Amino acid sequence: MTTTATDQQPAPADRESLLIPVGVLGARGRMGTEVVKAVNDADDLELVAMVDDGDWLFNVADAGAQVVVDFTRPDVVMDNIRFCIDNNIHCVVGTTGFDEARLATVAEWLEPKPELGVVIAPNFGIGAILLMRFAQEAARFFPSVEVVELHHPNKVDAPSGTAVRTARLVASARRAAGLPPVPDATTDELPGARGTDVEGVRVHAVRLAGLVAHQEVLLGAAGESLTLRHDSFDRASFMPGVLLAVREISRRPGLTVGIEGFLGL
Ligand SMILES: NC(=O)C1=CN([C@@H]2O[C@H](COP(=O)(O)OP(=O)(O)OC[C@H]3O[C@@H](n4cnc5c(N)ncnc54)[C@H](O)[C@@H]3O)[C@@H](O)[C@H]2O)C=CC1
Ligand SMILES: O=C(O)C1=N[C@H](C(=O)O)C[C@H](O)C1
Repeated sequence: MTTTATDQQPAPADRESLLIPVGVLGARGRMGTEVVKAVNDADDLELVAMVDDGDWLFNVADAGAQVVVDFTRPDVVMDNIRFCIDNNIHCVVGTTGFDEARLATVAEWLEPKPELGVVIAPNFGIGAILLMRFAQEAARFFPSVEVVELHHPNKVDAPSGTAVRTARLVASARRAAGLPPVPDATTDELPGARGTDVEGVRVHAVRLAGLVAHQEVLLGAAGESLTLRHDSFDRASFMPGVLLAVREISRRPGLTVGIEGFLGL
């Protein structure tokens, strides 16, 4: 007997059991709203809980979420991750504000739960991820480098998580190449004029009405400069990366920083 493609489709009840149940934290925020839409539009995902400030966090566990997506605030995200780990829920975290100490804490929380995955990514935009990679590649060829990030004025953290990560990646590439410190003769400075110093790389933050999320990495050498720029004009740009992480995370136990590995980079 021959089997057709139609015969092989799972029955509706089976199909439902194949859907990944997803909860969204920060569901009424700028990113959360977009994630809710993207999950609702995805055939293989089921939105089971939407939680925002003041809502009962246990809703995500009660609703049977297998994966939680967190786009909240740096001051609440650690509690959310702790809750998810305690309740055996995989986490896809886009919220910023992670330093080495926070990452180490999350890794420690995961130790007794070897089957659970948490991915923390400062940027889910494919172009932004590529920009970080290109900047890392270019860094060793240029004595000078600075990062400029430009965002909407409602952003609470500065510099952006992406800019900090970019600067760290660039700094690490410079160290590996044995480059000396970036040349800079500034001795007389109004506070903040030279931005902030992230591992020896200057990072500048612009907040401007009309912008969404943008970043430039400026690299300079004698007689030339290279400018790498990425623009997110719409928060839809982050959704393919978020959905990829939601689908992948149950196969990636432990702590993952950035989705580069999920993209084969
Ligand atoms: N990784 C990435 O690709 C991206 C990361 N982000 C980051 O995501 C975070 C959120 O950004 P936006 O959506 O623009 O901010 P937003 O302020 O629009 O949204 C945050 C939402 O979280 C809610 N919230 C606050 N405390 C909460 C709690 N305890 N539980 C549940 N919800 C809570 C707020 O009420 C708000 O609705 C920021 O850290 C931002 O930097 C933003 C864009 C892309
Ligand atoms: O707050 C935002 O908007 C964004 N936050 C992330 C960051 O801080 O890097 C990612 C993107 O830049 C948008």
